[in-house]
Amino acid sequence: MNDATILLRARGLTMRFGGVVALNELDLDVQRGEVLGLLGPNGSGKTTFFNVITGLYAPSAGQVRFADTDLFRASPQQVCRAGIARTFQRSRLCLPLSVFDNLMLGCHIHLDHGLLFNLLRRRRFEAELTRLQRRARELLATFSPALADRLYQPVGAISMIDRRRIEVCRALISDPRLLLLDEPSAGMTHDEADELLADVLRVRAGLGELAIVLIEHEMGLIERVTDRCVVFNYGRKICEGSYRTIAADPWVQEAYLGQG
Ligand SMILES: Nc1ncnc2c1ncn2[C@@H]1O[C@H](COP(=O)(O)OP(=O)(O)OP(=O)(O)O)[C@@H](O)[C@H]1O
Repeated sequence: MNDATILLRARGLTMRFGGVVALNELDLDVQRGEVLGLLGPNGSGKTTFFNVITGLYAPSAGQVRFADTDLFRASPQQVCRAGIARTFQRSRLCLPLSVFDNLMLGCHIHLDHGLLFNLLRRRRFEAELTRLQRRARELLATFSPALADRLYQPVGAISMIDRRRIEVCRALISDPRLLLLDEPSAGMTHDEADELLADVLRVRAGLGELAIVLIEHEMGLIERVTDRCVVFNYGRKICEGSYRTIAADPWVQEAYLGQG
């Protein structure tokens, strides 16, 4: 892989929880602008990889480089500032808050919260608020125009599928260069999952070089949307390549495709 095209580079990444080695000297690259599928059985370390990259867990050893920034043991704030955003397997929305407030949580790190700014620079504050409201509506409308009309309703009143869309929008509103999606289709029908991923790819087309790492168990979805795949087992990478390459792997055939 050409060094200039690599956005995220993990080397020897290891995460131990007591005696459990969740990531075991993992080497993994994400290229600029690619959609990378991350597969592996339950407990193979996929979510731990996301948690380590986004600063929720401090890795035991290894290196993590994102573009020109060293992100080894970086804080979640540093990771977000560097341009990485994510969604979670279980919904992390704040249900009593409005859709708009939840989206703002996704970019609060880029906002000026200074009391003086907010009190004294009213014009700039209002201009910034208007810009963010427009951006929030725009993003939501890409997924569902009806959802964009519910910008000021509490998330608790919104359907589960729309909550998933809001979570993806909350990650996208910070204009990341890398988006980590942890099983975005969980709890959805095949058609809903297809639609959600198609919407994500449509938004991505307007965002230049956004790379996506997608944890997903549904092989059809992986085949349709990924450029490349990596398969984990016991915290190690056991194969990688195009969907066709990994689908030809005997282990993947047995574990995922019911063959072998
Ligand atoms: N906070 C934690 N404390 C202790 N062990 C953990 C913690 N987080 C993950 N693990 C362990 O690390 C291993 C990898 O878990 P992880 O959640 O990353 O797997 P996964 O591939 O994402 O699985 P799934 O598909 O079920 O989400 C598992 O053995 C899990 O029990």
